[in-house]
Amino acid sequence: MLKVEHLVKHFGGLKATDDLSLEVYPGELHAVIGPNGAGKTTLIHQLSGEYFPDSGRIIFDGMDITRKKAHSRALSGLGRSYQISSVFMEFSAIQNVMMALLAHSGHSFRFWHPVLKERRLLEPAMASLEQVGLGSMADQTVANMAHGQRRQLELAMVLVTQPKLLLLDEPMAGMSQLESERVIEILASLKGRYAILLVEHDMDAVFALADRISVLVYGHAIATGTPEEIRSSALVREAYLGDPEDVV
Ligand SMILES: Nc1ncnc2c1ncn2[C@@H]1O[C@H](COP(=O)(O)OP(=O)(O)OP(=O)(O)O)[C@@H](O)[C@H]1O
Repeated sequence: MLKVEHLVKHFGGLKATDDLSLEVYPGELHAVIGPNGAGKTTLIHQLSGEYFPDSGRIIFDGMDITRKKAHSRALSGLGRSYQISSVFMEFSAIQNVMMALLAHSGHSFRFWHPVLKERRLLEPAMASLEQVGLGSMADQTVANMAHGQRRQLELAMVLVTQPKLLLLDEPMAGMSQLESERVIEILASLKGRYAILLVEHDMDAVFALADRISVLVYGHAIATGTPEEIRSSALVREAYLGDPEDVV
């Protein structure tokens, strides 16, 4: 579903992505881990089209998207959730999901008809909210929702666009233990139905969910393997030394 080949990205003299290659298979949950500053977010930015790499290629679903703009990548099925909250606080949960779908699908709706009553928007929006466990919160104003619920909502806003690949950048950031457990359950329920590339610091989540894990160090993937392979890799342990909190 996704093939990253020899990606390189510099910021001035710093090589944030250094000859990085990895693949995400259809239906696979592939986690990317690594110490702070390893280049995980820079990778996500290049995959979603916010940054262009200096060299290398990104192949998505058989297409070379290396030079494609972010919007065109989203239209071809690359769905991204953001670390920074991107919801409209004064609207309800379902209105936010409907707007995400409206933005994705263009303007094929009759302008004199109240757009947020369109069944073509309402039904898929409700289905996406249910997928992330927010069915009962559909009419709740986002301002009144907890942080964890807003992050679940962001996920629904990506799912409603029916992506082929989900790019998730720290979906558990800032969550309580209980909220993280809820998101782990949701991601487990999505597993297999979507290809997912997950960047996450929560190692319990990563090891519980991932089919395969790539370990990034200084912008380079030093190892890719199953959770068991990564757990027992001497190379990975060595890379994490000096940051014992993160030893897997
Ligand atoms: N826009 C930028 N301009 C200059 N340097 C940048 C920029 N974005 C990232 N960097 C640098 O590139 C390196 C990789 O950063 P990046 O944020 O991708 O790492 P990360 O693995 O996501 O880190 P974290 O786990 O802390 O989120 C870091 O040294 C960072 O300071």
